[in-house]
Amino acid sequence: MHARLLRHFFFFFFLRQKFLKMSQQPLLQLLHNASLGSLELKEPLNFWCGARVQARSAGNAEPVYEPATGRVLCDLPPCGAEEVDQAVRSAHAAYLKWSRLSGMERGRVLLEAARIMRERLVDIAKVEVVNNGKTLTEAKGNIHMAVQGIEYFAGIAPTLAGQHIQMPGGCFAYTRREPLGVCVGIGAWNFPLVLAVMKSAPALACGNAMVYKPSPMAPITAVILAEIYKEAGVPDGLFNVVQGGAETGSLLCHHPMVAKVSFTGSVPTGKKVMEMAAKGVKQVTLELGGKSPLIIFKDCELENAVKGALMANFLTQGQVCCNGTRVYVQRDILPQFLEEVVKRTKAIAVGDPMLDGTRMGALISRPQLDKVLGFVKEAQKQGARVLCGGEPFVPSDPKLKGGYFMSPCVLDNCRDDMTCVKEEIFGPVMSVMPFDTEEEVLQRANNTTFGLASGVFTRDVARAHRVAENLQAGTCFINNYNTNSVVVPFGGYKMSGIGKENGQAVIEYYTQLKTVVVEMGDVQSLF
Ligand SMILES: NC(=O)c1ccc[n+]([C@@H]2O[C@H](COP(=O)([O-])OP(=O)(O)OC[C@H]3O[C@@H](n4cnc5c(N)ncnc54)[C@H](O)[C@@H]3O)[C@@H](O)[C@H]2O)c1
Ligand SMILES: CCCCC=O
Repeated sequence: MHARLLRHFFFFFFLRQKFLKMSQQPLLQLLHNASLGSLELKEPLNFWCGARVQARSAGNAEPVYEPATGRVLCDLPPCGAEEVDQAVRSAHAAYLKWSRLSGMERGRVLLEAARIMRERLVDIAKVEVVNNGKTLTEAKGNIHMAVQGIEYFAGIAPTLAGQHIQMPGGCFAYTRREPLGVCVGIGAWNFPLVLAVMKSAPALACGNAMVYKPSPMAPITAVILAEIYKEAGVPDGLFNVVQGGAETGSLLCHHPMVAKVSFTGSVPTGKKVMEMAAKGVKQVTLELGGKSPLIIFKDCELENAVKGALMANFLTQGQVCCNGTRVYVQRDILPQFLEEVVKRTKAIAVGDPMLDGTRMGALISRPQLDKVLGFVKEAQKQGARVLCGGEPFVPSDPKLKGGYFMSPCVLDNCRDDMTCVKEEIFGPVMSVMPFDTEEEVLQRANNTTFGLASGVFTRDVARAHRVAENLQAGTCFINNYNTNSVVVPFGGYKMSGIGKENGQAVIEYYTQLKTVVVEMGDVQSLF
């Protein structure tokens, strides 16, 4: 009897050890070699105090879908007030340690994180494909960009410095660039890992801690990032992930220990975030939507302009904030432009995003697909002509039959007052319009409440810079499009946002400047 009990004890002890080991395994190891139609997610996707944490209640859990198959990947319970508080407090404790390190020490840890991420680039990219639906080719590029972002800000960390300012009588002042404290990052679903890195890498480089809330539609890779930071040596709690939607986001924005909110998403949500942050006088960065103009003059290199228009509209199934979706083409070259752009759009290989040859994967969700197809229908009703695409697409592979695919669409006969030209569609739909003069097209291009990006194709150097100067947008691409880089500031004008991400400019948004004034003589008192 005694021996049997012992055997039982050892058996259960062994099982328990095995289970504990499993739950401590890095998420990426569990997802190693992720493939479409098979990935199962049982591990918790929250992360604070240096570990993955199960949400307290499974109530209100929302399904997370695999866009290429329509399969449910997992149910995601949102974090409530208690969990948000735990994550913020864990971030604050880590911030107190991390902010005391020198920039060089912080940079070294970030470089190690970049090294680890590069080593696992393909595996992470596959997870991004499973969760987002974009092609593996693009996802690999995205993860490469994330690696570069961490490297770039690792390099910036030791360079953070203040100023020495001379004052009368040998007195002087100096400024110190200090971190803000606990920063909240709230992300959209179109570039899940890139957005988490674009916010966390500069925040951490500047000595802050971060609580990040990914979009509930693409929640996985942020946790992988958290595990990489931990493995690289950041203190437990420095980078945390809380899952959930609007309610969880709003709890984060209202938390009294949060110093700043960096938000990426739509204009309506951005306004709400700004209002919530205002209540606590918290700083905000808002990276919002756009409806960017791309202006193609008749003196352009036509083949480049066509390729540029495709790059401006069809990456990530058209779900890119800075896309140049209002394509203005000078009337004289409109027929040649349309012929070439339609030929190349029809040739875009839509389908299995994991295959090397695929150039367009699945949209993020069924409602998003329906919304985009609805925009095409509405455009037709308003007089636009569909030159190609704009239809649901069903791949031949039975595994992908439930996926959210559509054929990329080019619309001709568009006018500035049409819905497809005024509103952000966030799908693979290009609206093309003719123009005659530079003055006219600038006026039309700027006639929008958005101001995220813009582009111009011309061989005339003076015109290119004149147009760039006169376009009311945070970025202007000359003779290319969507050539964003981590070393270049990015952010919107007008309702497309406040603040910058990437480049050195972002330092301004994750630090505060303290002025120290030093008297070298006696106090001259008036009293
Ligand atoms: N400018 C940029 O850098 C950039 C980059 C990517 C996407 N975007 C924009 O994002 C939009 C698409 O993303 P989306 O559909 O996820 O946007 P969204 O505004 O619906 O959601 C963005 C994030 O905000 C959260 N959220 C929703 N309601 C909230 C609330 N009340 N309080 C706090 N958080 C809340 C969501 O859960 C999500 O994490 C597009 O408009 C696109 O242009 C902008
Ligand atoms: C990667 C930069 C963000 C692009 C917008 O969707």
